[in-house]
Amino acid sequence: MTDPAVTVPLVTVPLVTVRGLRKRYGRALVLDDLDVTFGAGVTGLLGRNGAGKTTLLRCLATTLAPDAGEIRALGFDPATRSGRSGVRRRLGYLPQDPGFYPHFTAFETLDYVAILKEMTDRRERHREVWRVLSEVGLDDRARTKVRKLSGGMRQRLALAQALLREPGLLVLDEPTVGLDPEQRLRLRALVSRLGENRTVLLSTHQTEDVAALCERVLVMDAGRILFDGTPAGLAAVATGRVSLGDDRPGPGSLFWRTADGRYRTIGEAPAGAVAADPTVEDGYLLLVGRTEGAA
Ligand SMILES: Nc1ncnc2c1ncn2[C@@H]1O[C@H](COP(=O)(O)OP(=O)(O)OP(=O)(O)O)[C@@H](O)[C@H]1O
Repeated sequence: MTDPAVTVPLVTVPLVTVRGLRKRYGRALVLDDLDVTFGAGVTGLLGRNGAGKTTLLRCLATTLAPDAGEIRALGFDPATRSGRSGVRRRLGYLPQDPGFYPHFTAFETLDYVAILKEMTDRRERHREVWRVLSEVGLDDRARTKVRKLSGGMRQRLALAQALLREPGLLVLDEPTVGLDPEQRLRLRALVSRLGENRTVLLSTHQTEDVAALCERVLVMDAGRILFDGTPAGLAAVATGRVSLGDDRPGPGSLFWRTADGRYRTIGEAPAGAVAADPTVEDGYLLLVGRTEGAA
């Protein structure tokens, strides 16, 4: 049988297509007729708490069934049993709460997931477990029990399990949470390399990670997509609306005192302030309307 994940040309064809995706929890509409496609590359999902990012990622990772709409991922339809299996075989998923067994070692944890991912050849499987341990810099903790790992190490273990079997689709829910600066940098390098020839979707609250890593960024709000473009395009939303000044701005605008003692304001510039270069974070804050009364 032909494997769609292998035969689809990576750059030109959307690898993941979402049409009219809708999800409710009780009365709350969490995904509101979402339409989006993803090709190869790294896409970042930004949005305030409760915007629907995890819900969208869970639908793509086949752990949650939408109420309406269609998904095609790597040529498979997760609404069908065989389609779900097809996606799961090619998916690397880092959920927000991976729920590891505390008494397993790091190695045993990955070996267990690799067995679930149908790696039946023991020698090949162990080689793959060592490979992903090394990718996330945990080789020296292979024999440490999960309960004895630090929070950041557990997060790296969670990432390692998502990397098993070189998935064609990587879905990472807040992958940089708890990582120290060195590990965050390492994750950026790893994820950007993976994104060269596969689809990587990651949700985050770290706008610097989006600016550094993602070629595309989606901003979600109340189950809809508010923005779809490049990080530079998102920063450009704030062009002319970020300023630096010596005087403390009045109430009602978002500002903070910078290291050099000046005031950086997002929104209407106070008198005497000069324009500053906007960042992805500025654009995001303006877009989701979080620039008033916060200071
Ligand atoms: N299992 C559930 N049952 C009921 N409501 C839920 C459930 N899971 C999520 N929700 C609600 O759905 C909405 C979207 O949640 P979701 O986790 O997708 O947001 P998010 O954008 O990932 O937020 P965060 O940045 O906090 O992780 C929230 O209002 C949340 O309370």
